[in-house]
Amino acid sequence: MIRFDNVGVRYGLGEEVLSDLCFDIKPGTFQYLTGASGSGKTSLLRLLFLSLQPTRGNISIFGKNAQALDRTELPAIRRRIGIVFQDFRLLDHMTLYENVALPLRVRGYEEASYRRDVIDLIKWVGLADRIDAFPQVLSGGEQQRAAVARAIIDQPELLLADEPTGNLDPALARRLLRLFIELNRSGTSVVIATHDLSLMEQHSARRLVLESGRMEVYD
Ligand SMILES: Nc1ncnc2c1ncn2[C@@H]1O[C@H](COP(=O)(O)OP(=O)(O)OP(=O)(O)O)[C@@H](O)[C@H]1O
Repeated sequence: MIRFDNVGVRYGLGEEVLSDLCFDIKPGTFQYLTGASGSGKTSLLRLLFLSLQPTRGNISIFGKNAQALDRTELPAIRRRIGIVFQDFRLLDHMTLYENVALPLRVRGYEEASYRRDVIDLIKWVGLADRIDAFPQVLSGGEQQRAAVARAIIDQPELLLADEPTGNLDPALARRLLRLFIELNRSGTSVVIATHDLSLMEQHSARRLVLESGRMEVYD
């Protein structure tokens, strides 16, 4: 599904922040992306979401060469990927319900066909009483759960999540982890960037570990 061959990234004229990355992500797999702060996890997620171009090497994603993609092809590829950004990126002028439903609306589905699913997922992430609230009045943890719900509502083929449990207490973190595991069981490949050792201990999975810009893979 995704293949990195000798991928390197530098910002501007600086040193490479990622070097010689060679790994793949197979359909239906679950992996953690881990490493110290500044080791390049967010940069790697940006490569996977095609919002950052490598400075060398090749990335193949859903069978296409990422560097050769036409701008017009990007939206269709991104629709196959759900992403939870570290800063959530909810849309301020939309309610929680509207934010979570957005990927389905963009696809042109009728609201009647998804309303129940959106409400059920919002309940599952524990935000039923905030369903009509706007993002500005939500706490960091509530925004994080809303961002997770939006990323998974459309059952993407690939889910990328940047520290998705960073603002949550342990019980909520466990609940979200269960959600990611269920999503994975239904076929989505999951990549969770995290520092959270206790999260990784709860569900053992492949680890992609970044250190000094290089990756070690522990299957
Ligand atoms: N837009 C940018 N311009 C210049 N340097 C950048 C940029 N984004 C990231 N970097 C640098 O690249 C390196 C990797 O950063 P990145 O955010 O990918 O790491 P991270 O592992 O996600 O960190 P954290 O866990 O703290 O979020 C850091 O040295 C950072 O300063």
